[in-house]
Amino acid sequence: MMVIVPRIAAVSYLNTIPFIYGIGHEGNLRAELLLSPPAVCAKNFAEHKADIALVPAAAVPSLADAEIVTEYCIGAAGPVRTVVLLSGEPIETVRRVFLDAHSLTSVQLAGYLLAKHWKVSPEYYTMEDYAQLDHALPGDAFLLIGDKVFDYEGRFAYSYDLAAEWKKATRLPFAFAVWIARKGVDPDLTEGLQHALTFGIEHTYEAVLEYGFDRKPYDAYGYLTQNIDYIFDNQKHKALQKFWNSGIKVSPRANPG
Ligand SMILES: C=C(O[C@@H]1C=C(C(=O)O)C=C[C@H]1O)C(=O)O
Repeated sequence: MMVIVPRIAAVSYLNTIPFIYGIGHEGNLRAELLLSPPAVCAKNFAEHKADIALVPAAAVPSLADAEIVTEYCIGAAGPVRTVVLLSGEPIETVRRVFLDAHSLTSVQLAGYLLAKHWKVSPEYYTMEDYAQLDHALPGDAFLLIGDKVFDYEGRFAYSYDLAAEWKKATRLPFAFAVWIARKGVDPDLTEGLQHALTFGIEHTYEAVLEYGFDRKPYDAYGYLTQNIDYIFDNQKHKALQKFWNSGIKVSPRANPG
């Protein structure tokens, strides 16, 4: 008998380790995992390399054959710590913003907050090479996401946490990434995923140990349990509706170098 192994795409950041742990340890779900930065997860789903994926929330409206599944997400109800705008000066005086090429959601969230909350209209550029952060000119700011943010904490005079700023602006929590499945996927599979994710979140500490994050200079367990909020509740759904409906679309230019 031929067994079809489902392929699941997920983000390769510290904040997904409870999910990865659950998928690896919860008995029933045998799946092949494709781990990559967020923007590549959306691409893997769009190109049919996976039928289930954890994708940036900003990509969901453009994925026609996708539906949101499971009660989980990568979200935050206060400061998220790993999605920040860094600058040597206050954000109101920024003229160029360099955007982490790994991100889809945070790029649009930065665009939303700069336009609506801070009411500035800087020029936007993509940032593929993080060496750019060492060559800031006056008026420059950088959007950085994921674990690498820990290495830059305290290195810029100004750091704006985008989940905290979104909350200030809207009174709502936020969801950066959500689980989607291609319409028509076997419901046993999405149910199995839901169980695996629950198991993983209940074993966050074991996940930290298994993947060696207890040996990092930062408190990985504190970050996963206090900054990240995995529950995709009504408030986060409402936040995404507002975010999707805002009509703001940042199209960064190539980096001028
Ligand atoms: C909170 C985070 O959210 C990530 C940010 C994303 C984006 O900007 O497109 C996508 C997935 C999330 O995993 C993070 O990883 O730091």
